[in-house]
Amino acid sequence: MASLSISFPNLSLEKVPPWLTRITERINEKSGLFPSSINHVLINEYLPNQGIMPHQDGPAYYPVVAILSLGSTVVIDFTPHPNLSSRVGTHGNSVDDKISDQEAAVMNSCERLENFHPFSIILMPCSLLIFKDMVYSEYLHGIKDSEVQGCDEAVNVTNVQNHGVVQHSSGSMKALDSDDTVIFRDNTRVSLTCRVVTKVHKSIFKF
Ligand SMILES: O=C(O)CCC(=O)C(=O)O
Ligand SMILES: [Fe+2]
Repeated sequence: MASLSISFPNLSLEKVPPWLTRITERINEKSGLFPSSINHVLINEYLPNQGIMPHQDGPAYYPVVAILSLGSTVVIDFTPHPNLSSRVGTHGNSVDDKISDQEAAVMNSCERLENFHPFSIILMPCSLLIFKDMVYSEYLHGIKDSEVQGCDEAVNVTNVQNHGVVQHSSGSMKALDSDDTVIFRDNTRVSLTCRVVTKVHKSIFKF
């Protein structure tokens, strides 16, 4: 859980401040992935042993998220949504040999879903992560509450090796093998999570 969270706009109806709009406009222009201006920014501060539970950002937002990472390096984990995995492997149980169109559609989607694997990404200081579509709708994302995070499976582990952020664990750490590749979170991390709220209610309070 983050030690500090600030949301723009917030309940005091403070809009995204100009210094932040400069950042979000740049992200919007350079990525070309958002349907309109970024109108929601969440700033989270994490101490080295703090993370965020695996979750989905939900239907309130357009399914594209840009996370700007500042401060300590961190590993973010993506895991297929449990509902998705429970649908995998359900085919083949039918008593009836004949397969209805509906069952065939489910089987096809199951086979497709077997291709969904967990993965992790190392977020370097000043890096920008953008995820969207299937990763937004079919995966959970989270960060472990741990100062030392294993990153052997991170998709970009070889890219970041030259930057000196990954090390081998000494073996004295719980839940890690002696040869695991790890990052040490030695500092506070601040993230700016930028999204588009699709339905903006002009008036939150009705009198
Ligand atoms: O701080 C992060 O990197 C992730 C934040 C996040 O997932 C969220 O606020 O929904
Ligand atoms: Fe999130």
